[in-house]
Amino acid sequence: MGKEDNNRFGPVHKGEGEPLSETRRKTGRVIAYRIFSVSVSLCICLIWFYRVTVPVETDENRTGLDRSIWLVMLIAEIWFGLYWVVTQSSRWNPVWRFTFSDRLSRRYGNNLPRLDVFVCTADPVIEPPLLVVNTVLSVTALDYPPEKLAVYLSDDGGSELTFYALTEAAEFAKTWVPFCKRFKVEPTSPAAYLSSKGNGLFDPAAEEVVELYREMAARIETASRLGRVPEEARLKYGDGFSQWDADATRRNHGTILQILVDGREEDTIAIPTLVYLSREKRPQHHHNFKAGAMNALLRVSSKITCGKIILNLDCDMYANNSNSARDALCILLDEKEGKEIAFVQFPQWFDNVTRNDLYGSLMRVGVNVEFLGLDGNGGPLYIGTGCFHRRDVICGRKYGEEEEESDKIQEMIEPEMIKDLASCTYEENTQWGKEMGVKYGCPVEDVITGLAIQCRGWKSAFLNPNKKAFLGVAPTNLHQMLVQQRRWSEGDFQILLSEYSPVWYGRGKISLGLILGYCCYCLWAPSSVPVLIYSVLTSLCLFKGIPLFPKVSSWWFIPFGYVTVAANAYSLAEFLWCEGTFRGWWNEQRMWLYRRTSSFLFGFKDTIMKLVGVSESAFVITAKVAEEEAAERYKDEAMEFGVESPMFLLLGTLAMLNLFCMAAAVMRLASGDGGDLKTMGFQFVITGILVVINWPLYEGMLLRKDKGKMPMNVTVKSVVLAVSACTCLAFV
Ligand SMILES: O=c1ccn([C@@H]2O[C@H](COP(=O)(O)OP(=O)(O)O[C@H]3O[C@H](CO)[C@@H](O)[C@H](O)[C@H]3O)[C@@H](O)[C@H]2O)c(=O)[nH]1
Ligand SMILES: [Mn+2]
Repeated sequence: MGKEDNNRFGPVHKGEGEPLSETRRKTGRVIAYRIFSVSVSLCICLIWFYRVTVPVETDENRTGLDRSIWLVMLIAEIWFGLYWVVTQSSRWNPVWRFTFSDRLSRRYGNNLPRLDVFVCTADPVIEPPLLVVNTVLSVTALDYPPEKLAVYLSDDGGSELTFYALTEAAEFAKTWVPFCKRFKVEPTSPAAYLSSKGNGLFDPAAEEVVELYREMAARIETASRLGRVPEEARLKYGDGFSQWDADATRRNHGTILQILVDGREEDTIAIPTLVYLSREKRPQHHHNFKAGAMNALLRVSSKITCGKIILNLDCDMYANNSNSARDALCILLDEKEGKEIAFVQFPQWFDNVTRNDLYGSLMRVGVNVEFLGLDGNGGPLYIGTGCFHRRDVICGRKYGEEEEESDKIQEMIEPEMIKDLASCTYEENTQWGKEMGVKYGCPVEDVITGLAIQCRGWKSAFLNPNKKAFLGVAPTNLHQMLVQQRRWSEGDFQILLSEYSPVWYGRGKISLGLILGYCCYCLWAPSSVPVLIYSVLTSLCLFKGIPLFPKVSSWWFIPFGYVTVAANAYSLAEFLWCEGTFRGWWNEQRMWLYRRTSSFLFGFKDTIMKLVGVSESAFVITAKVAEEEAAERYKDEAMEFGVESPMFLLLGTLAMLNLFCMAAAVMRLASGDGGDLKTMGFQFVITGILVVINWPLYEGMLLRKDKGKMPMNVTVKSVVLAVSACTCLAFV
């Protein structure tokens, strides 16, 4: 390592005035949107006005019950209106960022800052070791000087199988990394590279590498299946394996730290440093889930390679674009704006999503619209994976404070001494998890950490290159999706109520637009209540023959009609711009409803329970593999139920309730009461749409025979509940 190398990274060729990155705005489009947005806002006000003044036409025979129902509708409509205003913040001022990594290469050559990549895994069963090492291998082959790159795998599963897989990967990397560089292989995850090639022909060099990969994959999979590490590996990597005590379990074991490839040993190496870490776990110490793992990694890596830049990846997010690190540096090293940017977030994108994205996993609009808007207001949220941080900022440095000078490799410290940094007790009486590192105590540790960074004066940036930087595994069944969304909605709502609330804590520290931007997500959980009430009331009142909306022939119908049609037409257009399909949009509308009436409602309940001290929040890890038949159904875009869950019971009951109400109203129509259509036309439309959108649920409850159908138990309970609700109501 030469002396200059130890200096802070600085341009090799100075004086080229061209910026490394650029932000652009599209003024015309934004103005058109603002006009549209104002028109919708006006109609929302008209709707409120209608509710408050209660036009005479429907006022004749009102009972006390009718009046209270109208009051509830008014409250819900006020909520929807205000929430709509909040969401406008993310569409008011979008920016697009572009990077010029060729300029970066010209200016800096290989004189780039050290980059430490943190990959987190937590369970060798639902996060199979082969998947994890593919992610690791994909980043080792990033287009980055190997002597400046280090990959750390944090294993909260404390699994010998995962460690074994990593030792195999360390061997294979010696072939894989040079191969990728020589042939400019993309994507650099061997599994993804193989499947992108299909059965196509490779040249002989590729054949050989692929064969090696297949052999390695087979060994790892066999070991995982048998739950046993091969003896040869145990002997060869005795240093590592001997760190597992005989009685070690995943919740109870000492720190295991093994440097498998050590970039400090030689001046130039062909492959990046590779480190395995499983922090100490003891039953009496809370481990703080992923946040705890990240902080242990921050400390341990600071004594090994101490990269100035940190990339955080979940174990399923492989690098799909080997230029991403350089793209991120174009932002962070940009002479003009780079200094104020703390982190660069890439979108969470997935490679296992089917054409019409049945569960709305991609959040197309979130990625292609809302995050650009957040960026325009000060920067996107930190969403936990695919994010490049500055080490000293995530460790607590405020904006404006002196940056630490060193980007040099650490003096050699014995691994035994470093291990202490990952012990359970290390953080006692320190600021870790509070003012330092990733914050503890929140199910979305990433979002609250990003918010705190922005409140210390930093901005962040969102980069979404055409060639997606990282690709992960999206949940492949409804239950997993709902559980994940429940955790997110709970976490975001907790942030709103916490001392770091964007509203109270953020005021004056971040822009109003960004406060509102955070609120869009923080209000997910409470927004479940008005959606639930509104949809249930509309159907039940249709059942009872109580009109809730103006007659279709009345002038007052215009604002209702306009808001409904305009908002949906716009949302469809937005979805299609984001390269979605019509059915994809329809699926997303369904998920919009399901997330609100199950995940968010439970997230709301969980938060309240936690507030009153009844329960603790947990982190339910999302499975990354599906059983074979289920995987087939996922490919066919058939909605997967299969398990008994209170969330399904709720969805099932609501769906049945809608169906019964609709059926009763249609029967009344058929028996000659045509007046209903005039007074309750809009209610017919809303309930009708709810019924149509629930089709996969009815199918799953009543028609399907496969294993993915709704469990009988849930179906029966839902029907009973819905029938009893209707019966009670009929007699009120
Ligand atoms: O105790 C734990 C629990 C989880 N993880 C890791 O955290 C990552 C995310 O977990 P996952 O189950 O995949 O959750 P997702 O909902 O997909 O994750 C998103 O949301 C989380 C917050 O809810 C963030 O932490 C993630 O980065 C973000 O990708 C995975 O790599 C896990 O291995 C740990 O390291 N330790
Ligand atoms: Mn995940």
